[in-house]
Amino acid sequence: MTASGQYEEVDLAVEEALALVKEGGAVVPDDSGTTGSPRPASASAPTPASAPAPRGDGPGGTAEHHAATPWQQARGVAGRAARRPGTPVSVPLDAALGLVLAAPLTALTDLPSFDTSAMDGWAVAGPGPWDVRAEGVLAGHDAPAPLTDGEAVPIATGARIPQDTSAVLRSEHGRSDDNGRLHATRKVVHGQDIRPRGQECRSGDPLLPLGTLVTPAVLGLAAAAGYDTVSALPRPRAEVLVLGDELLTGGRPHDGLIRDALGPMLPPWLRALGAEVVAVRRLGDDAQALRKALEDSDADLVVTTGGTAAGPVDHVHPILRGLGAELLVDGVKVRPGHPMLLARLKENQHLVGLPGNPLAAVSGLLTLAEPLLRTLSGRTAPEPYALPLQDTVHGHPYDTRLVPVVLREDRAVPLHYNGPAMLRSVAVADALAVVPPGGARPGQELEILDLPWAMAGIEVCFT
Ligand SMILES: Nc1nc2c(c(=O)[nH]1)N[C@H]1C(S)=C(S)[C@@H](COP(=O)(O)OP(=O)(O)OC[C@H]3O[C@@H](n4cnc5c(N)ncnc54)[C@H](O)[C@@H]3O)O[C@H]1N2
Ligand code: MOO
Repeated sequence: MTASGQYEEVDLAVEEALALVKEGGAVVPDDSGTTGSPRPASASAPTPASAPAPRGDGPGGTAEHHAATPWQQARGVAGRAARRPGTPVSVPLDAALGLVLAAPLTALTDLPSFDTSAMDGWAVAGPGPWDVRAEGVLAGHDAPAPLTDGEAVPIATGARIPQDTSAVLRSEHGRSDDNGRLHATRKVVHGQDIRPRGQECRSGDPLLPLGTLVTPAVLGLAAAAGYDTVSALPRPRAEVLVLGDELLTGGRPHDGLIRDALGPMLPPWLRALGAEVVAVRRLGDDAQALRKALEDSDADLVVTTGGTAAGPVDHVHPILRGLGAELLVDGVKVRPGHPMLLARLKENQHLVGLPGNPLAAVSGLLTLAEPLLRTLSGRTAPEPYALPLQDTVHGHPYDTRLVPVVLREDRAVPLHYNGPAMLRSVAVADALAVVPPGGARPGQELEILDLPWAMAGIEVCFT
């Protein structure tokens, strides 16, 4: 980093501190996504919002200035980075959850596919009282013999309606006299409690359009409509490369070593975002191992964690440069997570570099990986929505902040312990609130990003 770069970094810290003081908020280290405690206001002049952030080039690199991308713009770039989803494939229903339909779902049968009883009771023909047939009709059996006027037959919910039935009498609405004849205790309306064939759809009716996300309910509808497989877009393949010599995969932190929080967190989240996670590899801080892993990977998306900044073992930038990768986003004006990056490794292969701080990684996941995977998996963007904020949230002077919130009675309640290295808040959050530069006051409407764990980690077992 150059001397001038260092001065700009100092200015930014002053501006951040001043912004917090102006709002009457205390500067709490690691709880604001900013860089620390306030310095005297006389230390320097304000840095304009458009000033480029400095970045060293890593070990042995030359210093350069680069402009971080505004948060909304970064999401847009990520959404457009991948050119198209994969080629549609035929997928068995038990593997289709979370995929997107590549063809409309058209009914392969009438639903119901025969006239069926909606209730347990009797199928009756004509006005009562009725003589009752000895043998009843159960679901799953072939067509029963037709009824004649004045006749009834015991019937179960879901059983086929005998021909010439005029209504179904519920079991609680009929009584037998001493001669075994059936009487209705309620008025019987013609056709009552009969579900006619084709009531829900006729064979060939369109049920769901192309592009529908396969939810559990879609699986149920597809099965009911006669499907064993559906045509769907394949999951983009993602590989996770966890960087850092300091990471442990078990036990408690000790001797300067810490637990890897991202290895367990990212795969289910990526899956919830539509990806198939093909590998999670821990590479330490070995630059050559990173280079080889990137050269060898055939994943659609490589996600790295850590090593995005300019520390002595932050290898991501130099290795990307060495590989001739195209940096599409190099830093984002968002806190936490501002060193996040997006690169094109090959024509159809992208890399999202998530910062190592765990909440910063979540920020990068939702800012860059989510829009990229959305395009690759053919999903449509959720309708944006906003909610009023419950309490004041201090802002960064120039950057967007993403703050974990819980949603309570149509308000977003910001959570504490939201520093870049902390997961306590996001672990109980429903969503992230998008806080504009300068912060937000109670009642102010903020865009809300739902956290994508509706389907996280669901492994469907069919036995
Ligand atoms: N001189 C500057 N230093 C830093 C800046 C800056 O602007 N100038 N930005 C800071 C910010 S903000 C972030 S975020 C981090 C990003 O750093 P890296 O992406 O290079 O990540 P690391 O240095 O490897 O790690 C940062 C931090 O996170 C811990 N970590 C890493 N991986 C994991 C993991 N899998 N599970 C749990 N914790 C992890 C790591 O031990 C570090 O404490 O850079 C700042 N520095
Ligand atoms: O603000 Mo960093 O991106 O600590 O997380």
